[in-house]
Parts: sequence; C-alpha cells; structure tokens
Amino acid sequence: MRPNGCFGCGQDNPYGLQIESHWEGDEVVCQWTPKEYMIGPPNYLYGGISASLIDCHSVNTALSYAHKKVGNDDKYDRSIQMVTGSMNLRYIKPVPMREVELRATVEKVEGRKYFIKTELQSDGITCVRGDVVAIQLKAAQ
Ligand SMILES: CCCCCCCC(=O)SCCNC(=O)CCNC(=O)[C@H](O)C(C)(C)COP(=O)(O)OP(=O)(O)OC[C@H]1O[C@@H](n2cnc3c(N)ncnc32)[C@H](O)[C@@H]1OP(=O)(O)O
Repeated sequence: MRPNGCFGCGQDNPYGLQIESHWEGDEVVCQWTPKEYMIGPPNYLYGGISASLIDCHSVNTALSYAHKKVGNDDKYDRSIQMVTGSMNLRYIKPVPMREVELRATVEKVEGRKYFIKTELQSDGITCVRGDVVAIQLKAAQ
C-alpha cells in the first residue's frame, strides 16, 4: 500500500520500522532486523519496539485477512481500515539484537473484531507472545 507513512510498516516513513509481512500458509510472517540504537537492556531489544512490531504485524494480518474474505488478494482497498483495539503482551524471554521473526494467525473474527495471535521469535524461540484485537473502522464498511 502506497503512500504509507505508518511507523510500523510504512515504506514512506524513513524513521519507521518498515516491516514487510506476507502470508505463509495460514500464518502471516515477517523477518526483521533491529538497528543498534533500538536497544533496551544491555544486548537486548527495547520492549516497546517488540510491542510495535507485534502491533503493526497483527493489524496488517487482520487487514490482509479482511481483504481475502472479500476475495481481494492483491489490491489494497482504502475503504477497509483497521486499528488496534487492544493488545496484551507476554514478554517471555529477552530478545537478542539480531534478526527476529513474527508469526501471526487469525484466531477468530466477531463482527468488526479480529482476534490475532502473534509470536515474536528469535532463532525459532518464542520471546514475546501477543494477543491483539484489531477493529475494522465503521466508516469503512
Ligand atoms: C496502514 C496499516 C495500519 C497499521 C496500524 C498500526 C496499529 C495502530 O497503531 S492503530 C492506532 C492505535 N489505535 C487507535 O488509535 C484506536 C482508537 N480507538 C478507536 O478509534 C475506537 O475506540 C475503535 C475504532 C477501536 C472502536 O470504536 P467503534 O468502532 O465505535 O467501536 P464500537 O462500536 O464501540 O465497538 C465495536 C466492537 O468492538 C469492541 N471494542 C471497542 N473498543 C475495543 C477495544 N479497545 N478493545 C477490544 N474491543 C473493543 C466493542 O466491544 C464492540 O464489540 P461488540 O460488537 O461485540 O459489542
């Protein structure tokens, strides 16, 4: 989707995280590498960055799923808009300052609410687990 200034996924935001999420079977996956200034505790990623990664990846999963539901797999429809309604995170292990992988699944959809489960992994080990409710905006329906 262009133009896109979103801090999480916007390719047009030079200060953002610029994540790229794609389907892999029933999961939406993203590989991403932190910049050195995104550090929190010594040698580990700042927790707020993990939160932002999970937030944006989850909302984009819901957004893409909503497109698929109406048979639109490849073209961004600006009338379908999502925001984060709530997000619950469990920080299980500190996240090393190297490539991470995000893996999201759509757990269920209730009306305009999309329940997304996302794991942030490092070397295949789950470090942060997120439960996100993305809400489709009314005006977009
Ligand atoms: C380009 C890619 C975009 C990526 C975006 C990255 C993620 C973001 O940063 S989004 C920004 C952060 N989020 C926000 O600013 C959202 C602010 N909140 C709002 O705008 C509104 O409260 C909004 C849209 C969530 C809900 O408002 P509204 O559409 O009027 O909802 P409403 O009619 O009251 O409720 C609809 C349903 O959602 C539920 N709901 C409402 N708010 C929440 C919430 N915060 N958490 C969970 N469920 C909620 C309601 O219970 C209701 O459920 P049900 O139908 O079962 O009764």
